Amino acid sequence: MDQKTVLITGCSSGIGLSLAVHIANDEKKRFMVYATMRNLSKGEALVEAAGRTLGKTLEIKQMDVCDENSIKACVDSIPERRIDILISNAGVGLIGPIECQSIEEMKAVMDTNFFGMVRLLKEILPDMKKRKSGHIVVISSVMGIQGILFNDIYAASKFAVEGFCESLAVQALRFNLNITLIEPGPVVTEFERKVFEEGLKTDLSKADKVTADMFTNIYLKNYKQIFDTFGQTAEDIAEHTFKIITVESPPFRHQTNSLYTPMTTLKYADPNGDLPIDIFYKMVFEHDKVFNASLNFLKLLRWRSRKSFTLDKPKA
Ligand SMILES: NC(=O)C1=CN([C@@H]2O[C@H](COP(=O)(O)OP(=O)(O)OC[C@H]3O[C@@H](n4cnc5c(N)ncnc54)[C@H](OP(=O)(O)O)[C@@H]3O)[C@@H](O)[C@H]2O)C=CC1
Ligand SMILES: CC1=C(/C=C/C(C)=C/C=C/C(C)=C/C=O)C(C)(C)CCC1
Repeated sequence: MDQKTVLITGCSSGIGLSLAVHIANDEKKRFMVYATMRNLSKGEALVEAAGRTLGKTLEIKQMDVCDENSIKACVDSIPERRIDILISNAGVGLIGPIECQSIEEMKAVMDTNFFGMVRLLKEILPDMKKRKSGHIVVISSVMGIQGILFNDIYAASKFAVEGFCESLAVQALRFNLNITLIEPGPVVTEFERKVFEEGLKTDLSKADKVTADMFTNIYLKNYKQIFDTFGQTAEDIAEHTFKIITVESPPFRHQTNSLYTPMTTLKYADPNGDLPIDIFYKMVFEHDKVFNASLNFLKLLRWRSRKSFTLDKPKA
């Protein structure tokens, strides 16, 4: 059986690192993983986690998704440029009031999260079309379908990713290609730490008092608890994604966090779009005192989405 090649971006930490190691450890050795990162000097954690798979089913390569030349050089270095499964994972977060963020900072988020994926596809899609085979997996977010307070730019970048992929999916089908958007809720990784630390450092002098107070005393104050309550591990996301790449008919969208599903379901329950906004408003402002209680309630709820797609049917 031929090994499938998997290229993953952003493997220096978090979801990318876990994904690379999880796939490279496949018992049946079905995959050759090219785990890429923009800065190879950050490769130590991956080298350690990769263990004996390094040089066998896992190889580390340089790739900066904001640099077309680095993408091309990396793809050219892969035998026959053959990538069967592309996992676009590299991404950055940004929280805070937009009054306190520069356009440059915002552009950097779009450049990594959205244009990073577009650059990657421009390089890889034509080969996949020629071969009439391939699976494009994009680590999106629940924020690719639903905006969250003080995540305006980050959510916009993930909405852009989703709009792009939804548009491309029909064309892809004509070439027998699959596209899947993985939509995690909060995941405890470097992302969480970096975003929180940057958030704490935000210069709020350009924001009015109400906004500054809302960001500091509601958003940042509850941030850690939200990750503690809902947070998945990078390994959880790797397990979900592994199932997605080994299933016979992969879905277009896949949410990984059943605790978060009640929130995203609100979006589809009201075509006017007011329901999630009203409920989020009430959760944040009117029920501040019961905010913790509602988080705990959601944790207990263990909602199971009734999806027709099941992950229990791996490829033969
Ligand atoms: N953590 C969370 O709560 C959630 C995360 N996601 C998404 O998951 C993905 C992975 O994030 P996560 O693992 O949590 O966070 P991490 O911060 O742990 O990992 C992000 C990775 O992206 C890399 N990266 C950033 N910019 C570039 C670039 N220009 N070129 C190549 N690599 C780059 C980072 O490299 P470096 O070390 O050099 O900075 C790092 O390897 C992101 O797309 C994120 O939006 C989705 C839902 C929830
Ligand atoms: C649950 C919830 C909130 C916060 C959600 C957060 C913070 C989600 C983070 C998701 C991440 C980090 C995704 C990454 O892509 C609010 C709006 C405070 C109140 C309403 C309920």
